[in-house]
Amino acid sequence: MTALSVSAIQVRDALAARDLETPMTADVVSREEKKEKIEYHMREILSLLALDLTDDSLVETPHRIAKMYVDEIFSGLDYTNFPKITVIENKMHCDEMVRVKDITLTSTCEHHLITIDGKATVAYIPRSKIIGLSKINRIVRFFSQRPQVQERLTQQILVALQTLLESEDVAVTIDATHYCVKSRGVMDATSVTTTTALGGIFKRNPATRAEFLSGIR
Ligand SMILES: Nc1nc2c(ncn2[C@@H]2O[C@H](COP(=O)(O)OP(=O)(O)OP(=O)(O)O)[C@@H](O)[C@H]2O)c(=O)[nH]1
Ligand SMILES: [Zn+2]
Repeated sequence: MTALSVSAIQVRDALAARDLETPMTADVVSREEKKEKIEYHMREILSLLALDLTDDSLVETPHRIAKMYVDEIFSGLDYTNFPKITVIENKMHCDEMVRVKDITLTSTCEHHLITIDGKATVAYIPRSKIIGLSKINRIVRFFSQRPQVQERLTQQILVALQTLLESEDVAVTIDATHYCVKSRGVMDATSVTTTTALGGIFKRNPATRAEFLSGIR
């Protein structure tokens, strides 16, 4: 087992304290064992759908799906994959908003296990700490790589950044298309869902909130 980083532990504990952690049971199965078992069960599922798994195009599909779940689209369930975070002292005394717009966001709906495709915008007001810009994208990506509901994803990104920056002054908004709405069920191809999570001054001050949301949509 790889040891968790200090950042990963801080973020995990902060989410648990706010009841924002993804519902999970104790993770006792190794990565390799997970892949083997998922591959076995995917073979069962695809066989029940009467797919011929001896066909050369399908033969590797159970193995591909197992690898994709554990190493890619659900890798954010494992805090050993939490990104390395670089936070520096705000020696330049920057006190105006830092906003990263249009962060690519691809997640998976936890109700149907199909794609959520969207964009996130994240901002914070630097206080004592400044975070490496790419780390914001990496945090969005980490929590996106879980089965999700958009509301929880938005809150998890907010609390992770608040914890790492040691400041409440963080804001997150996500616009996303849910393929469970688009490609099945109600089959709505045009609706987009917006969720927003605001902390500290973004919640208290309408002008700060307006500056954050300006020009995003
Ligand atoms: N609040 C929220 N709901 C979501 C999200 N992703 C999917 N859902 C909804 O979860 C609900 C699950 O409803 P159910 O009635 O149990 O499932 P269903 O029979 O497949 O529903 P339909 O999608 O309406 O066909 C649906 O309304 C989905 O649109 C999300 O991120 N947030
Ligand atoms: Zn869904």
